[in-house]
Amino acid sequence: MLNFQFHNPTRIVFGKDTVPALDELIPGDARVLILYGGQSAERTGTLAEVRKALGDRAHYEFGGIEPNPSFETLTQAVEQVRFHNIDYLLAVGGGSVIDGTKFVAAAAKFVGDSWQILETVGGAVRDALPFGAVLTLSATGSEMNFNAVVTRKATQTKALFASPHVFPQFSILDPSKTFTVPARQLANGVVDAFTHVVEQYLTYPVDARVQDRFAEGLLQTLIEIGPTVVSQPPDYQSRANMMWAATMALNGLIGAGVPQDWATHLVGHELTVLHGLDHAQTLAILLPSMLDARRDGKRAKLLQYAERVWHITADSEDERIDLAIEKTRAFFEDLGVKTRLSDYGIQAEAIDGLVEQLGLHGMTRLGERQDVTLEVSRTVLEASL
Ligand SMILES: NC(=O)c1ccc[n+]([C@@H]2O[C@H](COP(=O)([O-])OP(=O)(O)OC[C@H]3O[C@@H](n4cnc5c(N)ncnc54)[C@H](O)[C@@H]3O)[C@@H](O)[C@H]2O)c1
Repeated sequence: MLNFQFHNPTRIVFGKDTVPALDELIPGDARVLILYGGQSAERTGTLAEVRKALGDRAHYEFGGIEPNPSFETLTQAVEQVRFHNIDYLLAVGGGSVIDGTKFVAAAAKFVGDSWQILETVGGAVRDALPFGAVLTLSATGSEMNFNAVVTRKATQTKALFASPHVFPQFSILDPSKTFTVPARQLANGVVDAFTHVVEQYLTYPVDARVQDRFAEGLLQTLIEIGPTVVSQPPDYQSRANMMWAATMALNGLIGAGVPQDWATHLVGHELTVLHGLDHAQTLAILLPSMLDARRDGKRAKLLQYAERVWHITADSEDERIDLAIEKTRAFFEDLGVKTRLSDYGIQAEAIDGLVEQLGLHGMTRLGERQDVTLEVSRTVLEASL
């Protein structure tokens, strides 16, 4: 096992009808800015519940944080924070709103051009406003981690930052809040959480048995509940398991002391900025080809994945790996998430532009061994057509 430190200060308040707990979680004298996305938080009544729970606290609202939150929109939120002298933020939404709130929390305390937060991958963050979250969609794990992804529309850059200053102080996880999530986003959530686990698990062995078995448990849970999560009518228990699995998939626990990959995510970001695909759609397209193209470096873990997650034990090593990758692709397809670039109208001519963007963004040595060069990314994209 590799050396590690593990620290996660986010309080999780999990279960039905937990929004009123905001009253105990947020200081009584706080000046609160509620941040949310489109109209779903209003339409579903969640915002009304939040307003009620805040009681007499001075509170303001900032709506319109888009999926894949933009630097441009978030900068307007920072202005609101300064204008109203806000000292506490509350994100109500999915990963995009929570990531956006992390940026606003850091940018509000930042001196200078706040894009440096992204340019330094969070290294320049010295302080941030405190914030909490009411999660309405299970997928990213943002509710219990210190990562955020922000898009600068002007330069078509989707960039990540991480800083211990932007852990949420608390997150309210009420699985029934996901009952209104459309099927496409539910399926996206399963694919996103699944891929988060794979990025931390499917690298090379370091004899990290606890992390491996936690990861395998999460993958098996997602395979088991995925079809029920996307079906109607909503089922509370499968949504509860989904919510906790997605949170555990990226809260630092399974990634402590193990090598991590993330090439699928980083190549996927270019697909989102250039072609507008949902984050999880990019993962469903790239993950199977990424595993296939890198089967030699990942061989031992691919065989472990085949055996322990998909129960594949017969035939040659390469046949077992082929079948495990095939089952991964079929799992995504069965959830309704297409796994080929051509399914989204993206053809071979687009690949040069994608590889060029990767180069521009410095994505030239990715993966757990830093051996995913631009040539490897090109091979993966070509195999994903
Ligand atoms: N911070 C991290 O660790 C991390 C990890 C992975 C991905 N991300 C980022 O998170 C973003 C994606 O977040 P996401 O997958 O949670 O989706 P999202 O937050 O973008 O939401 C997707 C859509 O679902 C809608 N929605 C949310 N809750 C709803 C509800 N209860 N009912 C009806 N509609 C609802 C939103 O309005 C939006 O239109 C991407 O930008 C991605 O890059 C962050």
